[in-house]
Amino acid sequence: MILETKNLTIGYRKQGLIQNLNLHLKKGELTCLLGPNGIGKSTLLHTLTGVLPAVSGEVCIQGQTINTLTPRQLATYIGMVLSQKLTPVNLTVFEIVALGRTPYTNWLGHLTKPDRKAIQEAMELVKVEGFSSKFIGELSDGERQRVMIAKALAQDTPLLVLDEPTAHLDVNNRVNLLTLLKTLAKETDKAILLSTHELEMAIQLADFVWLITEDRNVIAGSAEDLVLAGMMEKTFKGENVVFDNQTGNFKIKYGLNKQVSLHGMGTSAIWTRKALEKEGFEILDNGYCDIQIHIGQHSDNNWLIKANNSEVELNSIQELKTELRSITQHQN
Ligand SMILES: Nc1ncnc2c1ncn2[C@@H]1O[C@H](COP(=O)(O)OP(=O)(O)OP(=O)(O)O)[C@@H](O)[C@H]1O
Repeated sequence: MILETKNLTIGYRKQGLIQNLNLHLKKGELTCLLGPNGIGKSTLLHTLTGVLPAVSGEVCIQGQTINTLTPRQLATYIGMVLSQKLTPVNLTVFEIVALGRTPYTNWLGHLTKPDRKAIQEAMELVKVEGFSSKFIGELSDGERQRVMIAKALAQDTPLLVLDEPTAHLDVNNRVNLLTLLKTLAKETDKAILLSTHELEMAIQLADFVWLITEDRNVIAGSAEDLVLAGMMEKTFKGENVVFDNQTGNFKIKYGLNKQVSLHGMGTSAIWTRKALEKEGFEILDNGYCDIQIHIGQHSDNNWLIKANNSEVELNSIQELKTELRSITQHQN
């Protein structure tokens, strides 16, 4: 066990925000902390890393209570990557990553051979060694985020904590970063804890999940168990969006006020269904409605509408939508 909390209550100015937490993190595992905006994710991460004092209870890292450790000692246990872009722009990638060695260097910051080796290895692990002499201000958000992770890796700690590391990244970089962190947890045997709003990706990648629910409880378990228990659906229920327990994706709630029946299978049927729901149609899979849509009569990109005793053949979803609008206008 790398980290353990004992009856931990977190909050501000002695006011409990989340009470009595008994959580743990294991080595080699990527744990994702999930929860709606403003629920207490950053507060929890800051308390676990000693940035914020606990209201009550304890945080133990490898059996040591964190408030018995000096900041320098604590820095040998926990590496933290914060979400804010506070990095000074006039330092090079190497200099930033070297800051990770601060807990081990003397007061002059002299880098020994093992320090240089740790810096090089950390840069290689996240693939930033190619631009080690570039200024941090010259990098993209994705590259800068990898450098900050290299700095935390150079710190050589059993625990790595990251607050929303995927914020500001495009979908490719988000997936790459989360995959990298999962691989790092396995390869370096660290415990990695990160907060994220990337629910769908977290479900696919996390070894373990901590979910802060709306009533401010933390439920810990495997992502799949939390989905099956309906906790994701309940926690992330919005006025216009719903978490789909079957697919693990969010679905926009459309006002469905008309009906069609859909006949056909395959990818065309899936995307036809999405387009129809967006148009406000409830889709009946079985049985026949006044408006019927048959897919792939002559090819995959072919739709046949049967309505009002007539048939119209169409060659794209756009054409299908236009035809349906005209039919339903006449019906109203
Ligand atoms: N320094 C502070 N003093 C007092 N209350 C605070 C402070 N920082 C945050 N809070 C409050 O604590 C609650 C939890 O905030 P926190 O930032 O931990 O949420 P979060 O889950 O990380 O949110 P988000 O997903 O929006 O980043 C919020 O109600 C917030 O207003």
